Amino acid sequence: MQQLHVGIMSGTSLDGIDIALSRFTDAHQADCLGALCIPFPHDLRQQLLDLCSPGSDELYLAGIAGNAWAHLAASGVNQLLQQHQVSPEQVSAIGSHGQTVRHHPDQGFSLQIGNPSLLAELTGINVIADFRSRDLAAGGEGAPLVPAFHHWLLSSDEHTRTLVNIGGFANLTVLKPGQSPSGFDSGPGNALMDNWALRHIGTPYDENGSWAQKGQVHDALLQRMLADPYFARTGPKSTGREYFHEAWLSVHLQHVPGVAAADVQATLAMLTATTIAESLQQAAAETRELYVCGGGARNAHLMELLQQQLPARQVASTQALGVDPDWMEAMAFAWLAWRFEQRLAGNLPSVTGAKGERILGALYPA
Ligand SMILES: Nc1ncnc2c1ncn2[C@@H]1O[C@H](COP(=O)(O)OP(=O)(O)OP(=O)(O)O)[C@@H](O)[C@H]1O
Ligand SMILES: CC(=O)N[C@H]1[C@@H]2OC[C@@H](O2)[C@@H](O)[C@@H]1O[C@H](C)C(=O)O
Repeated sequence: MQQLHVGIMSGTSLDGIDIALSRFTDAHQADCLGALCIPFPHDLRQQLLDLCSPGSDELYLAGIAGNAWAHLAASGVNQLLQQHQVSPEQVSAIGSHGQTVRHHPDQGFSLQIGNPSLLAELTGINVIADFRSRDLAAGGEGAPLVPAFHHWLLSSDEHTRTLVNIGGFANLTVLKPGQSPSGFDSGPGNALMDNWALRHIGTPYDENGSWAQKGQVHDALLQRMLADPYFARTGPKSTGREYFHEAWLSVHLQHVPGVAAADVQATLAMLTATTIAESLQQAAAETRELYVCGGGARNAHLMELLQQQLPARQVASTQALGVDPDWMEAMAFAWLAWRFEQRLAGNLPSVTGAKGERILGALYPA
């Protein structure tokens, strides 16, 4: 019988739930046999978004939203398995990230909701969940976790390879031959741009960055934002909506009044590109290639800005390495489930800053 793993990731963009049916081999191979994204219904997206910042009756709402998330994720898993004529018995485990609603590494916790017990009940498959807590308990950031999968799958003996995932936030992985990998969140990816686009042009994101492309980068605004101390910190570091949110942008805009909405969008796109490029220069000046995954790889304007900021490097999608940029993160959580089953570490202390390697996750048997 094939030992398959399903990975589920719903990231900080809150666009939907990514699900990947994957197979791993001891020869460091990973195949994605099928994948799909189930978009969040409007009301659930709003509930999850509300839970990302302080509000009233949060515990009750988190219970309700966590169950709704598990129902949606289970329907996606069942649909994916049917599409590929795979029975639940052929799937060894689901690695479910859940939905981050709070990330406070400074306080030693990161909270993902998504009722793993209900997911196990609805799919009839073992679920491994709560991947970040053990790394945090060992003094780590609990994020980013995907660099460990990048390291396992994509390390090269010959040259430095760098990857960036551009989701709601952006995280970098640096793989140097013979050295411990490094990786950290460089800062906002699409989250601030998405908020601004929804508010001003009424779309959930700026398709291909075409609105940003029409605007002019406002240098004073850009420099103000770049002066945020988060960007000067070196890794390990991780961030999220708790820090880079609409109010963060509003404070900067108050100091630079009268910037046209399209110019703000252009400046936010430049902020994402610049902070990724500067992080790369600082962590891996020698690298020739940057591979991009996550939804940001579909933003042609952002990709162009990245290439402009890194003229001596080749900027390409992770497709060039044989991994579909849309499914990298979901595959990483399938891989983390596989690691858990083998009682192998899922974290990289050189990335998260944890005291040591740890087995990540907890099992919710079918
Ligand atoms: N055609 C496109 N043009 C521009 N942006 C796009 C396009 N397609 C997707 N995106 C961006 O990608 C985002 C979704 O990316 P992704 O699914 O990688 O994020 P995520 O997994 O939720 O986030 P994270 O990795 O931070 O947890 C969308 O919110 C949007 O900003
Ligand atoms: C706390 C949390 O959910 N963080 C996400 C987020 O989205 C991108 C970046 O910020 C990364 O740190 C992380 O996700 C990926 C899957 C990770 O852990 O590697």
